[in-house]
Amino acid sequence: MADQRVAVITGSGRGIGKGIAERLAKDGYAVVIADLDPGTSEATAQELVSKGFKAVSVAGDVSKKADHEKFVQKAVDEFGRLDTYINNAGIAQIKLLQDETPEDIEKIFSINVYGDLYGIQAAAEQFRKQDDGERIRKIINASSIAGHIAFDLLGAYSATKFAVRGLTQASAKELGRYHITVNAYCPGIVGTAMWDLIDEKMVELNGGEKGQYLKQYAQSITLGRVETPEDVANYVSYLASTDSDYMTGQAVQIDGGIQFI
Ligand SMILES: NC(=O)c1ccc[n+]([C@@H]2O[C@H](COP(=O)([O-])OP(=O)(O)OC[C@H]3O[C@@H](n4cnc5c(N)ncnc54)[C@H](O)[C@@H]3O)[C@@H](O)[C@H]2O)c1
Repeated sequence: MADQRVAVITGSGRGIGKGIAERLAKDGYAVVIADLDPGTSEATAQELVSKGFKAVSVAGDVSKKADHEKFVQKAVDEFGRLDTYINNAGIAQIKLLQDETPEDIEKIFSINVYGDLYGIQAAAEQFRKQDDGERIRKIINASSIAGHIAFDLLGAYSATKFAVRGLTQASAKELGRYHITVNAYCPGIVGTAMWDLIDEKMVELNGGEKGQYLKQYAQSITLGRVETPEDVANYVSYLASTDSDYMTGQAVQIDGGIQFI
């Protein structure tokens, strides 16, 4: 069995996914930077390689089952195996539920929910092909604090993140016998392009000025500052390490103390 651990991280061209890729590379993982945007995924992979880490990029759309198979194949072709698959890619929509169109709903569920299911399927198939004995292999999904308590104006998004917790629990139960764990991380308010978009759309809907809503929501953070991708990555590093081998089916909030459940 190879000592080199290998991870695929979807949506890792920027934001939280990039933070996770950087951290796992520092932890000794070879990383596959998988993203819809070939420009950012290649730039992130190049940045990591220039720092002496093992990284490659692959472009694809998580809403397509075949693209997850491509991401897994890239890991196997480049690094020989797969240890950890991180379904990080996701999108937000800022709308009243009343205004959601069938196209909106189809799009957000295709990426945030079907995308995670296809990732679970592709990873589990590869894990079951590998002769890894009792070595624990890991699937890690991005849920959210909105996957525990729904947010207004983020109703469809919240529903997808609740669904991610459901997929995490059910797949953990089904895959445990194959020495595969499935857990989720639930970030709070992270200062990425996603929150820039949320803030911008809230200004359009409710009025006010740029940055106002991020500031307003940030007031609910006990630790008094907006979360960074590194804060999330510190926890995902644990989930991707052998230290979490006895944990499965969980969806922990890493949010600086916004919700206490
Ligand atoms: N930012 C937050 O406050 C926050 C909070 C809780 C949960 N999350 C979750 O964390 C994850 C990452 O969020 P982020 O803030 O880094 O977002 P982001 O928008 O900054 O980055 C998302 C990345 O995913 C990629 N992507 C989008 N659609 C894709 C698709 N169909 N196929 C492949 N890649 C695709 C984008 O190109 C981008 O690189 C998401 O699942 C999000 O829901 C974010």
